[in-house]
Amino acid sequence: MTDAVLDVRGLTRAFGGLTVVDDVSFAVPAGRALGVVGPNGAGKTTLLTLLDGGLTPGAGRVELAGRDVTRVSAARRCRLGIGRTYQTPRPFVGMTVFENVLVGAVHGAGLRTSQAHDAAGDALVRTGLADRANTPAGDLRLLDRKRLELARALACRPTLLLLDEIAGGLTDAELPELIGIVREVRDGGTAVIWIEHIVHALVSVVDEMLCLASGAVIALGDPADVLADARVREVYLGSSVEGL
Ligand SMILES: Nc1ncnc2c1ncn2[C@@H]1O[C@H](COP(=O)(O)OP(=O)(O)OP(=O)(O)O)[C@@H](O)[C@H]1O
Repeated sequence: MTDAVLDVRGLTRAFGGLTVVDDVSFAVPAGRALGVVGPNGAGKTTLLTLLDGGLTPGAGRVELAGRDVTRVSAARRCRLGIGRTYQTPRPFVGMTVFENVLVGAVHGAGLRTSQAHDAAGDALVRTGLADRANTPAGDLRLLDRKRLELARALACRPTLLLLDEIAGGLTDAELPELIGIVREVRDGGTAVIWIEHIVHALVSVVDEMLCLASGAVIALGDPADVLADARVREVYLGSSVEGL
């Protein structure tokens, strides 16, 4: 047991004969952000899904604030403080922004009505969406859809926030706004794990970086050191990763 918000030891998962997450270990303390990089198919999203409880590992252990949650369901992990955004946000397009976030607070975090309203309102303010609260989610432009995805996760009042390519598709002009929100969440004491292909966005926020290749950790530590690592550069050869 450690004082980390998240402590992962030896996490392993195979699909059929293919091991897609292979003996992965790391820890993230409160108020720190870990960036996760790696080529397509490296196992990044699968790793996140092992952390949020959507998948169970074949081996290894996941501890949240010192508690073993390896076999705990996704719904329960959400109530214990794990919030997540998805690569492809699927908001309820016919519902307003506020209603979408409220659903996260009620069904995700299991908050009662008045608490859920407070949490949803707070999440909209933190993500800069308060003035769009009554807009149908289907009318939002991409940056606001990303904000909504973050707000939905924040309404669960997470101690651990998992971000799956939240910056994908944004313009260079839009990125700083999203980065600023993530930085404030981290500075507010939440542990953050952020998978992102736009490496310069990651580097501006994260305290540590982890590179996965074929499911295994090939580098972990200071972001500049990880990006300079010969093995990391080798797995990215020929790919078009922004900022590497
Ligand atoms: N449910 C599944 N069943 C079988 N194979 C799967 C399943 N989910 C993922 N995989 C395989 O596991 C490997 C890792 O996939 P994963 O989506 O975790 O990679 P990734 O690093 O997130 O990739 P990307 O950067 O393209 O999103 C891939 O080979 C993928 O095809």
